[in-house]
Amino acid sequence: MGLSAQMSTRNISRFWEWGRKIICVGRNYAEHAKELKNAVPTEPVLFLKPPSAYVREGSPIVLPFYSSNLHHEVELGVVIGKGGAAIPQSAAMEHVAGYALCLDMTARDVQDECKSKGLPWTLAKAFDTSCPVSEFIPKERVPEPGNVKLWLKVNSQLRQSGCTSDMIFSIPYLVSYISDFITLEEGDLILTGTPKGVSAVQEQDELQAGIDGLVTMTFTVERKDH
Ligand SMILES: O=C([O-])CC(=O)C(=O)O
Ligand SMILES: [Mg+2]
Repeated sequence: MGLSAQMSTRNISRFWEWGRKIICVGRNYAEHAKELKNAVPTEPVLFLKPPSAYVREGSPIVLPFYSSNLHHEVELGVVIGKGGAAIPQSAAMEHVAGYALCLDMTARDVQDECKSKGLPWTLAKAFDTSCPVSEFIPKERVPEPGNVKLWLKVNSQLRQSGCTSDMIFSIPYLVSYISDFITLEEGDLILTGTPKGVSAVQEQDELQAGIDGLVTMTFTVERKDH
């Protein structure tokens, strides 16, 4: 492949192909923290998914063979367009290229066990297909990212409906906070946490999620022989 062809494939609108970090924020909506009986945090809770977690429409979400309680969590994803460390809140939005609708698929039974043993959440959160993503949404199309409505249906039944105005920590705050510990790079994705209404999905379920006026996406859940 020639250099120009290589460069043309490295387009931020296909950020999931870049192999960059997925940094997830947990418990960023008070009602969701409460539904799982967690304290409402005073500082962001962070964890990571690897880029192998990405899955795109047309491919299924695969049930982890070691879990019998896979949950959906619909979240707004923030795509980093300009890297940086120790980014002040006042400059944070200059580092954002756009957004994506994301699911933070979670093996809740595995997470509960990890929590009770004080172990990391990796197998609960970072398995293959644990991060379904929509198309890229350029930031110009989202004038108020702090006031965006997200929803998720399972087999046409509404399970989650929330608004980013209910986030405890705002997008500029999160970009700045994360960049104090982890250098942000172009193509990184920040998952900003889920509103209330998380629940279990089964084999053959159809998950449909959307951001009002911007994007919808559909995924099916499948089990693979292990
Ligand atoms: O597993 C959890 O509940 C933490 C999390 O990802 C979220 O709040 O979005
Ligand atoms: Mg989450």
